[in-house]
Amino acid sequence: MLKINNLHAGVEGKEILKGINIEVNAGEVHAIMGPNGSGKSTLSSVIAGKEEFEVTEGNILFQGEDVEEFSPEERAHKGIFLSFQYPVEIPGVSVTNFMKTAINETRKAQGLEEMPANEMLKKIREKSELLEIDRKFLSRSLNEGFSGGEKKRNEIFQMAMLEPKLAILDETDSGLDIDALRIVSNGVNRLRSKDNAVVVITHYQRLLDYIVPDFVHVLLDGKIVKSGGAELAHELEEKGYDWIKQEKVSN
Ligand SMILES: Nc1ncnc2c1ncn2[C@@H]1O[C@H](COP(=O)(O)OP(=O)(O)OP(=O)(O)O)[C@@H](O)[C@H]1O
Repeated sequence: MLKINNLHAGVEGKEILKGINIEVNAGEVHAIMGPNGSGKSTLSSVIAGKEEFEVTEGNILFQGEDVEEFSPEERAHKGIFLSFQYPVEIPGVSVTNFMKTAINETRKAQGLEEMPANEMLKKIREKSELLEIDRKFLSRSLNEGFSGGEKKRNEIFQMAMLEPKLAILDETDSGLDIDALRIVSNGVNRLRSKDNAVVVITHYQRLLDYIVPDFVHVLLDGKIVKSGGAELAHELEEKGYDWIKQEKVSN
Protein backbone atom coordinates (compact mmCIF):
# COMPACT_ATOMS: atom_id res chain seq x y z
CA MET A 1 0.00 0.00 0.00
CA LEU A 2 2.72 2.45 1.06
CA LYS A 3 6.30 2.06 -0.05
CA ILE A 4 8.87 4.65 0.89
CA ASN A 5 12.18 4.37 -0.90
CA ASN A 6 15.35 6.13 0.22
CA LEU A 7 13.40 9.22 1.20
CA HIS A 8 15.42 12.35 1.82
CA ALA A 9 13.47 15.45 2.73
CA GLY A 10 13.92 18.71 4.55
CA VAL A 11 12.85 22.24 5.05
CA GLU A 12 14.55 25.47 3.99
CA GLY A 13 17.65 23.63 2.79
CA LYS A 14 18.03 21.65 6.03
CA GLU A 15 17.92 17.88 5.57
CA ILE A 16 15.72 16.19 8.19
CA LEU A 17 14.94 12.77 6.68
CA LYS A 18 18.09 11.07 5.51
CA GLY A 19 17.14 7.94 3.62
CA ILE A 20 13.94 6.37 4.96
CA ASN A 21 12.75 2.98 3.71
CA ILE A 22 9.43 1.55 4.88
CA GLU A 23 6.86 -0.74 3.39
CA VAL A 24 3.35 -0.85 4.84
CA ASN A 25 0.91 -3.45 3.55
CA ALA A 26 -2.86 -3.55 3.86
CA GLY A 27 -3.97 -4.98 7.19
CA GLU A 28 -0.82 -3.87 9.03
CA VAL A 29 -0.24 -1.46 11.87
CA HIS A 30 3.18 0.15 12.06
CA ALA A 31 4.44 2.25 14.95
CA ILE A 32 7.16 4.83 14.60
CA MET A 33 9.01 5.84 17.72
CA GLY A 34 12.12 7.88 18.32
CA PRO A 35 13.61 10.66 20.41
CA ASN A 36 12.48 14.31 20.11
CA GLY A 37 13.58 15.91 16.89
CA SER A 38 14.39 12.67 15.10
CA GLY A 39 12.01 13.48 12.22
CA LYS A 40 8.81 11.58 13.07
CA SER A 41 6.39 14.45 12.46
CA THR A 42 8.34 15.49 9.39
CA LEU A 43 7.84 12.01 7.97
CA SER A 44 4.08 12.17 8.49
CA SER A 45 3.96 15.69 7.00
CA VAL A 46 5.94 14.61 3.95
CA ILE A 47 3.66 11.62 3.35
CA ALA A 48 0.61 13.87 3.63
CA GLY A 49 2.24 16.37 1.25
CA LYS A 50 2.59 19.45 3.46
CA GLU A 51 4.06 22.05 1.20
CA GLU A 52 6.78 23.49 3.41
CA PHE A 53 8.76 20.26 3.14
CA GLU A 54 10.85 19.39 0.13
CA VAL A 55 11.69 15.90 -1.04
CA THR A 56 15.26 15.93 -2.34
CA GLU A 57 15.78 12.24 -3.08
CA GLY A 58 13.83 8.99 -3.15
CA ASN A 59 10.07 8.62 -3.45
CA ILE A 60 6.79 7.68 -1.79
CA LEU A 61 4.56 5.22 -3.57
CA PHE A 62 0.96 4.93 -2.47
CA GLN A 63 -0.88 2.06 -4.12
CA GLY A 64 1.84 1.98 -6.75
CA GLU A 65 1.60 5.69 -7.61
CA ASP A 66 4.33 8.20 -6.87
CA VAL A 67 2.61 10.84 -4.74
CA GLU A 68 5.15 13.57 -5.51
CA GLU A 69 2.88 15.46 -7.89
CA PHE A 70 -0.23 15.22 -5.72
CA SER A 71 -1.39 18.06 -3.46
CA PRO A 72 -2.34 17.30 0.17
CA GLU A 73 -6.02 17.37 -0.85
CA GLU A 74 -5.44 14.93 -3.71
CA ARG A 75 -3.58 12.61 -1.36
CA ALA A 76 -6.46 12.80 1.09
CA HIS A 77 -8.89 12.02 -1.70
CA LYS A 78 -6.84 8.99 -2.64
CA GLY A 79 -7.21 7.70 0.90
CA ILE A 80 -4.34 9.06 3.00
CA PHE A 81 -5.56 10.44 6.31
CA LEU A 82 -3.33 12.40 8.65
CA SER A 83 -4.49 13.17 12.17
CA PHE A 84 -4.57 16.87 13.05
CA GLN A 85 -4.77 17.71 9.37
CA TYR A 86 -7.74 20.01 10.03
CA PRO A 87 -7.13 21.55 13.46
CA VAL A 88 -8.85 24.81 12.53
CA GLU A 89 -11.76 26.16 14.49
CA ILE A 90 -14.72 26.93 12.27
CA PRO A 91 -17.41 28.81 14.18
CA GLY A 92 -20.86 28.09 12.82
CA VAL A 93 -19.81 24.91 11.01
CA SER A 94 -20.81 21.83 12.92
CA VAL A 95 -18.82 18.64 13.18
CA THR A 96 -21.50 16.93 11.08
CA ASN A 97 -21.59 19.57 8.35
CA PHE A 98 -17.83 19.64 8.06
CA MET A 99 -17.88 15.87 7.69
CA LYS A 100 -20.60 15.94 5.02
CA THR A 101 -18.54 18.43 3.00
CA ALA A 102 -15.35 16.41 3.39
CA ILE A 103 -17.06 13.20 2.30
CA ASN A 104 -18.72 14.79 -0.70
CA GLU A 105 -15.51 16.48 -1.80
CA THR A 106 -13.78 13.12 -1.73
CA ARG A 107 -16.59 11.52 -3.70
CA LYS A 108 -16.50 14.33 -6.24
CA ALA A 109 -12.74 13.84 -6.69
CA GLN A 110 -13.45 10.16 -7.31
CA GLY A 111 -16.09 11.01 -9.91
CA LEU A 112 -18.99 9.95 -7.67
CA GLU A 113 -22.27 11.69 -6.97
CA GLU A 114 -22.88 13.35 -3.58
CA MET A 115 -23.85 10.87 -0.91
CA PRO A 116 -27.67 10.84 -0.55
CA ALA A 117 -28.80 12.52 2.68
CA ASN A 118 -30.36 9.37 4.16
CA GLU A 119 -27.21 7.36 3.52
CA MET A 120 -25.11 10.10 5.09
CA LEU A 121 -27.33 10.17 8.17
CA LYS A 122 -27.16 6.40 8.49
CA LYS A 123 -23.39 6.48 8.27
CA ILE A 124 -23.13 9.28 10.83
CA ARG A 125 -25.39 7.32 13.17
CA GLU A 126 -23.46 4.09 12.73
CA LYS A 127 -20.02 5.60 13.19
CA SER A 128 -20.97 7.80 16.11
CA GLU A 129 -22.50 4.80 17.87
CA LEU A 130 -19.43 2.71 17.16
CA LEU A 131 -17.21 5.37 18.69
CA GLU A 132 -19.64 6.24 21.51
CA ILE A 133 -20.00 9.81 20.34
CA ASP A 134 -22.78 11.86 21.84
CA ARG A 135 -25.35 13.39 19.43
CA LYS A 136 -24.86 16.82 21.00
CA PHE A 137 -21.20 16.69 20.15
CA LEU A 138 -21.97 16.31 16.45
CA SER A 139 -23.82 19.62 16.34
CA ARG A 140 -21.05 21.61 18.01
CA SER A 141 -18.93 24.05 15.98
CA LEU A 142 -15.82 22.41 14.63
CA ASN A 143 -12.96 22.47 17.13
CA GLU A 144 -14.38 25.55 18.87
CA GLY A 145 -13.57 25.25 22.54
CA PHE A 146 -12.85 21.54 22.14
CA SER A 147 -10.86 19.94 24.91
CA GLY A 148 -7.90 17.76 23.96
CA GLY A 149 -10.02 14.63 24.38
CA GLU A 150 -12.84 16.09 22.27
CA LYS A 151 -10.39 16.98 19.51
CA LYS A 152 -9.24 13.38 19.53
CA ARG A 153 -12.77 12.10 19.43
CA ASN A 154 -13.51 14.35 16.48
CA GLU A 155 -10.41 13.18 14.66
CA ILE A 156 -11.25 9.54 15.11
CA PHE A 157 -14.78 10.29 13.98
CA GLN A 158 -13.37 11.92 10.82
CA MET A 159 -11.30 8.83 10.26
CA ALA A 160 -14.28 6.55 10.75
CA MET A 161 -16.39 8.54 8.31
CA LEU A 162 -13.75 8.95 5.62
CA GLU A 163 -12.59 5.31 5.86
CA PRO A 164 -9.07 6.06 4.64
CA LYS A 165 -6.87 3.34 3.22
CA LEU A 166 -3.90 4.64 5.15
CA ALA A 167 -4.30 6.49 8.45
CA ILE A 168 -1.29 8.24 9.91
CA LEU A 169 -1.87 9.10 13.53
CA ASP A 170 0.73 11.49 14.83
CA GLU A 171 0.24 11.35 18.55
CA THR A 172 3.60 12.76 19.59
CA ASP A 173 2.41 16.24 20.52
CA SER A 174 -1.18 15.61 21.33
CA GLY A 175 -0.79 15.23 25.09
CA LEU A 176 -3.08 12.23 25.26
CA ASP A 177 -4.51 11.69 28.69
CA ILE A 178 -5.85 8.30 29.76
CA ASP A 179 -9.27 9.09 28.37
CA ALA A 180 -7.96 10.27 24.99
CA LEU A 181 -5.66 7.27 24.85
CA ARG A 182 -8.68 5.02 25.23
CA ILE A 183 -10.64 6.97 22.61
CA VAL A 184 -7.83 6.74 20.08
CA SER A 185 -7.09 3.09 20.70
CA ASN A 186 -10.68 1.87 20.77
CA GLY A 187 -11.46 3.88 17.66
CA VAL A 188 -8.45 2.61 15.76
CA ASN A 189 -9.02 -0.98 16.80
CA ARG A 190 -12.63 -0.87 15.70
CA LEU A 191 -11.66 0.57 12.35
CA ARG A 192 -8.77 -1.78 11.67
CA SER A 193 -9.38 -4.12 8.77
CA LYS A 194 -7.53 -6.26 6.27
CA ASP A 195 -8.03 -3.53 3.67
CA ASN A 196 -6.55 -0.58 5.50
CA ALA A 197 -3.30 0.24 7.22
CA VAL A 198 -2.36 2.43 10.15
CA VAL A 199 0.89 4.19 10.99
CA VAL A 200 0.99 5.41 14.59
CA ILE A 201 3.66 7.86 15.60
CA THR A 202 4.03 7.92 19.33
CA HIS A 203 6.27 8.49 22.31
CA TYR A 204 4.13 6.26 24.45
CA GLN A 205 4.61 2.56 24.66
CA ARG A 206 1.31 2.61 26.58
CA LEU A 207 -0.60 3.43 23.41
CA LEU A 208 0.89 0.34 21.80
CA ASP A 209 -0.47 -1.84 24.59
CA TYR A 210 -3.89 -0.95 23.21
CA ILE A 211 -3.14 -0.66 19.51
CA VAL A 212 -0.81 -3.61 19.12
CA PRO A 213 1.47 -2.93 16.16
CA ASP A 214 2.76 -5.54 13.74
CA PHE A 215 5.98 -3.58 13.32
CA VAL A 216 7.80 -0.96 15.36
CA HIS A 217 10.42 1.28 13.76
CA VAL A 218 12.90 3.49 15.54
CA LEU A 219 13.71 6.76 13.87
CA LEU A 220 16.97 8.37 14.86
CA ASP A 221 18.42 11.45 13.22
CA GLY A 222 16.30 11.06 10.11
CA LYS A 223 16.89 7.35 9.56
CA ILE A 224 15.17 4.15 10.61
CA VAL A 225 17.88 2.48 12.62
CA LYS A 226 15.95 -0.45 14.01
CA SER A 227 12.73 -2.32 13.26
CA GLY A 228 11.07 -5.12 15.14
CA GLY A 229 7.77 -6.41 16.45
CA ALA A 230 5.64 -5.08 19.29
CA GLU A 231 8.27 -6.25 21.79
CA LEU A 232 10.65 -3.57 20.54
CA ALA A 233 8.40 -0.88 22.03
CA HIS A 234 8.66 -2.58 25.43
CA GLU A 235 12.40 -2.73 25.11
CA LEU A 236 12.50 0.99 24.33
CA GLU A 237 10.28 1.77 27.30
CA GLU A 238 12.63 -0.13 29.54
CA LYS A 239 15.99 0.90 28.11
CA GLY A 240 15.41 4.25 26.35
CA TYR A 241 17.14 5.08 23.09
CA ASP A 242 20.80 5.21 24.14
CA TRP A 243 21.50 1.53 23.48
CA ILE A 244 20.29 1.93 19.91
CA LYS A 245 22.50 4.98 19.43
CA GLN A 246 25.44 2.95 20.72
CA GLU A 247 24.59 -0.01 18.52
CA LYS A 248 24.55 2.38 15.58
CA VAL A 249 27.97 3.84 16.47
CA SER A 250 29.55 0.40 16.85
CA ASN A 251 28.13 -0.86 13.53
N1 LIG B 1 8.99 23.71 9.61
C1 LIG B 1 10.22 23.52 10.10
N2 LIG B 1 11.19 24.47 10.01
C2 LIG B 1 12.43 24.28 10.50
N3 LIG B 1 12.83 23.15 11.11
C3 LIG B 1 11.92 22.18 11.26
C4 LIG B 1 10.57 22.29 10.75
N4 LIG B 1 9.90 21.15 11.04
C5 LIG B 1 10.78 20.36 11.69
N5 LIG B 1 11.99 20.96 11.81
C6 LIG B 1 13.18 20.42 12.47
O1 LIG B 1 13.36 19.10 12.02
C7 LIG B 1 13.78 18.25 13.10
C8 LIG B 1 12.81 17.08 13.24
O2 LIG B 1 11.55 17.58 13.69
P1 LIG B 1 10.27 16.66 13.85
O3 LIG B 1 9.17 17.52 14.36
O4 LIG B 1 10.04 15.94 12.60
O5 LIG B 1 10.75 15.66 14.96
P2 LIG B 1 9.93 14.63 15.86
O6 LIG B 1 10.70 13.36 15.83
O7 LIG B 1 8.52 14.59 15.43
O8 LIG B 1 10.07 15.31 17.27
P3 LIG B 1 9.14 15.28 18.58
O9 LIG B 1 9.29 13.92 19.15
O10 LIG B 1 9.77 16.31 19.44
O11 LIG B 1 7.74 15.61 18.17
C9 LIG B 1 13.88 19.14 14.33
O12 LIG B 1 15.22 19.54 14.49
C10 LIG B 1 13.00 20.32 13.97
O13 LIG B 1 13.43 21.49 14.60
